[in-house]
Amino acid sequence: MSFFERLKTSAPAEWRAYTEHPFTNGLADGSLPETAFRHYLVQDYLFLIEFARAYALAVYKSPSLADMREAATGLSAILDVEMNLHVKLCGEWGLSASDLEQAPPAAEMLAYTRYVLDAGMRGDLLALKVALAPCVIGYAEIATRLASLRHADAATNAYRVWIDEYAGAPYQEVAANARAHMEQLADRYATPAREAELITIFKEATRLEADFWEMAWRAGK
Ligand SMILES: Cc1ncc(CN)c(N)n1
Repeated sequence: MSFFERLKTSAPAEWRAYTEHPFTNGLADGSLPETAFRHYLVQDYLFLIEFARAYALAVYKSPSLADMREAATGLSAILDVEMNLHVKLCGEWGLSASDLEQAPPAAEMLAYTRYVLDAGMRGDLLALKVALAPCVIGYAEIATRLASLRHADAATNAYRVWIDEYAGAPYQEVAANARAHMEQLADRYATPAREAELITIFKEATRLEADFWEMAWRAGK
């Protein structure tokens, strides 16, 4: 079993609560209230700014030049690609990039990003990549599932653009590379003695991902 599969099978309830959260199903069938999606996107923009810092930390924590390049590619995927989706979608509601940057941060966004940054500051590159895994690899898995659901109204679903972005080849490639790199790091640095510590980090980050959906889901009620 791969390292990532071992992480997932050590946190089945957390992984399910995250990847099958009602928010995701609301995206798939278009039933998600717009207020929930809007709250999510604004907080996610702030989240991505903090995650860009986490990738910059990964550059600093990189033992080799190849690790550094991989982290720099992840950083660029956030700053140069993923954030543009948020700016585009929020622009349709009249929100500018600077409006997004100035939005008050939600406790769930702060808790999650601080947890990941702290795991990376205290630990090595592998610990940081494990903390980042639910984010980057999880969204690829979620979007692939949502895209395969093929609801009858797929063509008119306002959230189709979000699903297509994360189910599309460029994001799937980013996630596949992140996964392959984490497997490589695990071969180099994961020992049986460390496995429990790494599983704890993965579980906690996954739980914080589910809390992030829940925060936005509540905003739609
Ligand atoms: C909260 C969250 N988790 C994951 C992703 C995908 N990079 C995201 N944009 N936002």
